[in-house]
Amino acid sequence: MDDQTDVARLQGMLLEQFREEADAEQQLVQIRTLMADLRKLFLYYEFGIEEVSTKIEILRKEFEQIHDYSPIEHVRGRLKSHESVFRKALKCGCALTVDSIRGEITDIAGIRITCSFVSDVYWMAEMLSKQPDVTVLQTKDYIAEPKENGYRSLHLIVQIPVFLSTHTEYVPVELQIRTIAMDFWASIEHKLRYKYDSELPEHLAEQISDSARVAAELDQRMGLLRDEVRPSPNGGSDLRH
Ligand SMILES: Nc1nc2c(ncn2[C@@H]2O[C@H](COP(=O)(O)OP(=O)(O)OP(=O)(O)O)[C@@H](O)[C@H]2O)c(=O)[nH]1
Ligand SMILES: Nc1ncnc2c1ncn2[C@@H]1O[C@H](COP(=O)(O)OP(=O)(O)OP(=O)(O)O)[C@@H](O)[C@H]1O
Repeated sequence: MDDQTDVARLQGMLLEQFREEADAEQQLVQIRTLMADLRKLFLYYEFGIEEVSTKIEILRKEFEQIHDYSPIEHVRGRLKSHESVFRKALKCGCALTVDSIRGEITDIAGIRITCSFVSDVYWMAEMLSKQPDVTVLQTKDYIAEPKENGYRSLHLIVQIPVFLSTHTEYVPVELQIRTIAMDFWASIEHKLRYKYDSELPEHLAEQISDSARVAAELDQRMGLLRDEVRPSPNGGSDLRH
């Protein structure tokens, strides 16, 4: 589907939603209200990203202090763009209302955590999941069961409370936790898919799927090396040597 078709469909959806408002002026007011409500909702999601990022930072610093190495290579939080939310709503047939969007699109707030080792990926997921104010709404383990194209990552949708002056908002945040090798692969695959508009030529699809196997093997080998220098039980780590 090209951009123009998308825009036309979006316009159609908005007009359909406000068809009761015969007056074009009134329709415009309704659309402006929807956009203002969405901006407010997005601010709550931004707070959600900040809260979970703080949790991740605390876990990282504490782990570093105990073991003298970081289980996290990098963290990237992102708020989905309005355009991307609308496109997704179009794709899943969800109505363009704040209630439907918040009910059906759970990746508006997202954080990607890149770890060195597969064991660190599961450690991060476990540490975050067991915090009392975190509710895990969904887990998709694409490491245990990779996607057909070879995509691997651990996905969690967690819900956290955001305490505001008048009420508490419960915000879903999509966590994508993966190793450097998984992230490298996903980044290249994403670029290729974008370039070929999701229709990868067969020889490239084969190569990307083969590269996924190599990346998985690299993770396995690195895991074995890590076991050689596993943090000692007294809390010190041999990785600093
Ligand atoms: N590069 C890459 N990223 C992927 C792939 N599959 C999933 N992702 C990422 O993970 C997100 C969520 O994917 P899923 O957990 O499969 O969720 P879904 O609801 O089935 O799929 P979406 O409609 O894409 O959100 C996507 O929006 C991408 O950011 C893949 O094959 N390649
Ligand atoms: N949970 C996440 N955390 C951090 N970055 C993310 C997350 N999900 C996607 N991204 C990145 O954010 C950018 C914008 O992604 P966007 O949300 O528009 O699309 P998408 O998640 O890839 O696809 P879709 O809308 O089909 O789910 C991309 O670079 C994507 O890799």
